[in-house]
Amino acid sequence: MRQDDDLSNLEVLDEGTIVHALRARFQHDHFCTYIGDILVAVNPCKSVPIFDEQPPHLFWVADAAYRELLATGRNQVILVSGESGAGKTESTKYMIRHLMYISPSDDTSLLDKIVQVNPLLEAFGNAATVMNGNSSRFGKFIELSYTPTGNLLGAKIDDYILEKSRVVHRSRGEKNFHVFYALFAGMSRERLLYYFLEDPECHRIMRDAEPGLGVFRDPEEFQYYRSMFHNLTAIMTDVGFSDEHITLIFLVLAAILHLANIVFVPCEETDGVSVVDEYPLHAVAKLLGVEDEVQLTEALISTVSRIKGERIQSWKNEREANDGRDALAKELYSRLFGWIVGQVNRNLTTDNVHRSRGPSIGLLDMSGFENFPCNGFDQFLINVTNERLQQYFMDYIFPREQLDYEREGITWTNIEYHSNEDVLNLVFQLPNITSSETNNVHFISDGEQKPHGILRLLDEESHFPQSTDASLVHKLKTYSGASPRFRPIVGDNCSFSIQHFAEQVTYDARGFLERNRDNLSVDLVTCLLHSNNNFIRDLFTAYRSETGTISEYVSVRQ
Ligand SMILES: Nc1ncnc2c1ncn2[C@@H]1O[C@H](COP(=O)(O)OP(=O)(O)OP(=O)(O)O)[C@@H](O)[C@H]1O
Repeated sequence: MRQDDDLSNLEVLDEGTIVHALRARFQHDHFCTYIGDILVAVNPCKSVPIFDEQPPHLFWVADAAYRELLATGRNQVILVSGESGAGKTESTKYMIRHLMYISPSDDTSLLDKIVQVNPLLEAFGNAATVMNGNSSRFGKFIELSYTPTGNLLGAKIDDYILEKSRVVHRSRGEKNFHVFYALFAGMSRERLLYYFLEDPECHRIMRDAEPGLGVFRDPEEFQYYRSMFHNLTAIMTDVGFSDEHITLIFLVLAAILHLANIVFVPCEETDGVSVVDEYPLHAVAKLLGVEDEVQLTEALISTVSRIKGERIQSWKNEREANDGRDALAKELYSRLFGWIVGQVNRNLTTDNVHRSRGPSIGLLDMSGFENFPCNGFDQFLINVTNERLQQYFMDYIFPREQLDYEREGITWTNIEYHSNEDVLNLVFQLPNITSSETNNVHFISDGEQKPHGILRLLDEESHFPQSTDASLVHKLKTYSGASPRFRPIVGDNCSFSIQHFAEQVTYDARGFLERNRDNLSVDLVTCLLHSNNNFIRDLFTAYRSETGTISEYVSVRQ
């Protein structure tokens, strides 16, 4: 190994020196570099002969994890972190391949199965963003299970924070999840008509946020999605999805496309709203197996409650009806995604995993830190998650390094590092509320129980029907303004910024309350629970893990 393969050999280890050294190595096609235990992999953005490369190497990380598992019998975790487009998912795939290659297993098809499910999950969980044409819009934790003696038994995937808002809304220059484009590019006209679909341009969630741009940017993009569709259907069959399941998956996607096309206009008669064009409504009812279309319409435009046994119907305004419709579209998509992950896991796991299970190796591929021209609720959640990972990283790495120095009798000076605890306090808990300005701020509880941290404040504000995104920001300013990590934006009462460990990010709070409430109306869910389609009913009654994966059904069928 060369001296510059490991940057911990450098005399000075600051940001400038590290960047300089990495750039110099990159220019000589050395894409991987160690910093002690950590491997820094710079995206080569071109095909490189990865299997010939000498260390430092991604395979070394995988090797080290496996060796440690054998030696200690303890669970190992590889954390893959970096900003969007850095190459996390590709690196994770390389490491999984290598782990499969070096671990003995009775199931020789497991490697094929794991490699095979990637394009399937990517079709439903990835999308083209301004940063990356194939950006993962969900976090993945892939766990490889071993016997106590190191034989590979199976794998399991957990998905985290799927960016379901993308189904109904996205920023300029970004696309919806791949599968919607694949569907239109690859399906025959007859099959599209079976789902009441024709032209992708007719669908709100397919049209580009940039006016004037077509759904497919050019014939090449169309071809890309066309082959994705054929590949996707072949994989679904290979991993054991029945023809009926495949039809049902596309049926849910078609229902989402039609649902998002339902338009509401003010209705003088009720002072609420009514549905303009009934065609998408008919299509949704038919596809989702809702026989009582009147009930579905009422659930979309009104809320029914019972007070002292009396049925009270209140009419939604346009914003509430739009939010309710979109909440259902997002829920359908996230439940479908959870179901697919569950099915994939079934295919990757054998009964042996439960019987002779020993330690495991987990690979966490989380969306990296994001700072776009416009940052919304999703960026906020992703960045907060990255703050947590950063905290873990610092809590783990620095004390460990210092312990190693002590053990080896090396004299060392205390390593000074910037803790991100104050950002985490700002988000999760703000111990001392110093601001005296509490006017116009709503609280559920008074006195001792003041809300703490942005997440708590957000939850509190979400409970008040009169609250707005501006009143949320006002509340944040009042209660978080004392934190040096929080900055209000002068002249914009709907934005705020946070000084994260990576950099300062300005968040546009428009949509925060709606996203946090994620108000899926009980009346709409009731319609689906009465669907004549078992699959739809099961999607809404199945047990979902905390991350959203549907691993087993609790059937409603008698
Ligand atoms: N080792 C590699 N060799 C060649 N190309 C690569 C490699 N790693 C990444 N790339 C290229 O960079 C693109 C982005 O990589 P990848 O999708 O892994 O990034 P990411 O960090 O997972 O991004 P996101 O957080 O947006 O999902 C890939 O689609 C691929 O074109």
